[in-house]
Amino acid sequence: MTKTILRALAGETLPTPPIWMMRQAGRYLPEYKATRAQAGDFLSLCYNPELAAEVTLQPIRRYGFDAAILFADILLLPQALGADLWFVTGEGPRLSTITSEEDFGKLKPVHAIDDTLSPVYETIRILRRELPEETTLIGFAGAPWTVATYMIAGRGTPDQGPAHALKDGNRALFEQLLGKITEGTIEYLSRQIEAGAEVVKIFDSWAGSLKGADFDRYAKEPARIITEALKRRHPGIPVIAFPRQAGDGYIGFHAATGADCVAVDDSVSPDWVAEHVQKDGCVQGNLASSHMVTGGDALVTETRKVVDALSGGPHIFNLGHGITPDADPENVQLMIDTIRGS
Ligand SMILES: Cc1c2[nH]c(c1CCC(=O)O)Cc1[nH]c(c(CCC(=O)O)c1C)Cc1[nH]c(c(CCC(=O)O)c1C)Cc1[nH]c(c(C)c1CCC(=O)O)C2
Repeated sequence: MTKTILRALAGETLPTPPIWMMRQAGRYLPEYKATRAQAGDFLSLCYNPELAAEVTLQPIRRYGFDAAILFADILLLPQALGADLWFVTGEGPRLSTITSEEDFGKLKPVHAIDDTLSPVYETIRILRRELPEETTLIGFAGAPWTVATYMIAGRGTPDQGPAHALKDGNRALFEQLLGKITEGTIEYLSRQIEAGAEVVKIFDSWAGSLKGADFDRYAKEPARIITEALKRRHPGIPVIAFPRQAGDGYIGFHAATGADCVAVDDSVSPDWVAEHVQKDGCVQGNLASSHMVTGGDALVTETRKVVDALSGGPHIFNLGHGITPDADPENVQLMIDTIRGS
């Protein structure tokens, strides 16, 4: 097994951590903006296998990252389940909302998702042909809670208020919705693996707003169910879980879910991660993405801090969250040079 990401996911401590970045294909790159303009809009780009593969490859060509992440979005699954989805420029996603049994009843059955999502599987097949042989292809989906927050509110929300309101006001409906997303996610990720994804990542961007027993039931438990089902169907498939802003909730997340790697955001220090999370397995993270905007000595110092703190165990270098559109592409190169020592 030569691919560095797969070695780290198998628990190997490498002299230099493999590197990739969340949102590495994105608006900070002029070549991304050009291809997106060619596609017309963001969703047309996601559903155009040739162009989606092209933007996935752009950061690999420019930087030689150790992994490519499929270009798609976590909100394609709700769309495939029958939600209306559109993006408002400068504001973000909008969806039809689910707040009643009637709304829920209008969703399509889980097996219908491939009608919408087959172009995504085609993107993966193209990428497996075109990626350099040392580059690992990561597929992904949103975690059920995070996807539910968008399906319930119809948009991104600062505190996930509408989703908490449904959870507390009609727990049966909330759990039915979460169950359906969980089932859909298993099918969606299985298809991605069959098409050629070598690793899958589950993005729980809003896990941090689940507290106490809710965190166990709606962040840990769905991640465990998805991981177990995928590993049963696809023995050995590595899973990365990202319960963003989980804080103390990161402790024990490997064991509770069966994930091979826990990705951490930058609200926790790398020293804390080494002591409390990496002792259980591979970790991924966690340089603050703001350094990709500000650069300079601070970028170099903080990058070294992350590398050094996590050098005693399996580690995949990443940012704590996605790179932002105002990032300077040269700062990304500086980060990589700092890690690889060139
Ligand atoms: C919550 C969430 C979404 N999408 C995603 C998450 C979870 C991770 C996270 O917390 O960031 C995940 C995602 N979105 C995208 C990817 C592709 C792979 C990658 O490069 O990481 C991945 C893994 C492309 C994208 N998804 C989106 C863009 C920007 C679209 C554009 O080109 O205008 C990209 C490159 C749009 C998107 N998609 C979503 C939002 C809230 C937005 C608008 C915010 C924004 O504009 O940055 C939903």
